[in-house]
Amino acid sequence: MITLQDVAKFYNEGRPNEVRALEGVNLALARGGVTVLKGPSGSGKTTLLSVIACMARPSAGRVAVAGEVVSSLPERYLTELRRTMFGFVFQRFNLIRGLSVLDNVLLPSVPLGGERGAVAARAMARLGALGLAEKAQMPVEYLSGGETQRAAIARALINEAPILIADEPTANLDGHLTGRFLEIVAGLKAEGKTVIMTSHDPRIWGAAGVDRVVVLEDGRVVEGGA
Ligand SMILES: Nc1ncnc2c1ncn2[C@@H]1O[C@H](COP(=O)(O)OP(=O)(O)OP(=O)(O)O)[C@@H](O)[C@H]1O
Repeated sequence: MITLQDVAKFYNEGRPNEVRALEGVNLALARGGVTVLKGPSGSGKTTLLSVIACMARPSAGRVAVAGEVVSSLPERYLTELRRTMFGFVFQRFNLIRGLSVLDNVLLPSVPLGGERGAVAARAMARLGALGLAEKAQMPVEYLSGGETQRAAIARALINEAPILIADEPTANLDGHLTGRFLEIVAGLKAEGKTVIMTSHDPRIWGAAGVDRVVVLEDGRVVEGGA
């Protein structure tokens, strides 16, 4: 469902401070799989995740999502594609303080419109499945770390995007909550979602539900490539 052909990403291209963050990356990620991007700090994991999720344009090469070549699409199409195809869970979760859990979950659905009652019902169903139904009206700043993460996952899923993107999703979680996160990922996989995440966490690399570990070094895929 996602293919990368000879993808490169350079920052500050042609300047003395040029960084070759990705080079010669070939990958084909199947629909419904759980993939982890692993590698030393600075190896290009976040950059690769951004290119896959159409948040960063490759400097060279071709990226296709669900059969559509996205690497050359104009920005206005990419914005739409990001909203409909991808849900994002960031390391710091990026929830908006002062807003309730439910309002945070609903935020990404606003630009897509849709009947508000139906969207709210979907949000509540997802919060319920993640054990957060009773916290729906609570301001997010009162949530615990694990609850915050689950709220971020509910928000990432509100538009029913088929692909969940997560950057170091367990970096701020203890062992128990990491286990809980892996159960949630297994549930998403059973729903047919594709999950792509970066992780430094050995508990994630070896987890039962993880189908593939792609190892990066100096911007190149050295293991688990196409
Ligand atoms: N916006 C940017 N401008 C210039 N260089 C950048 C930018 N973003 C990333 N880089 C550089 O690109 C390289 C790859 O960075 P990236 O964040 O993708 O690595 P990473 O493997 O995710 O690292 P970490 O595990 O530390 O998060 C690094 O050398 C980094 O300094």
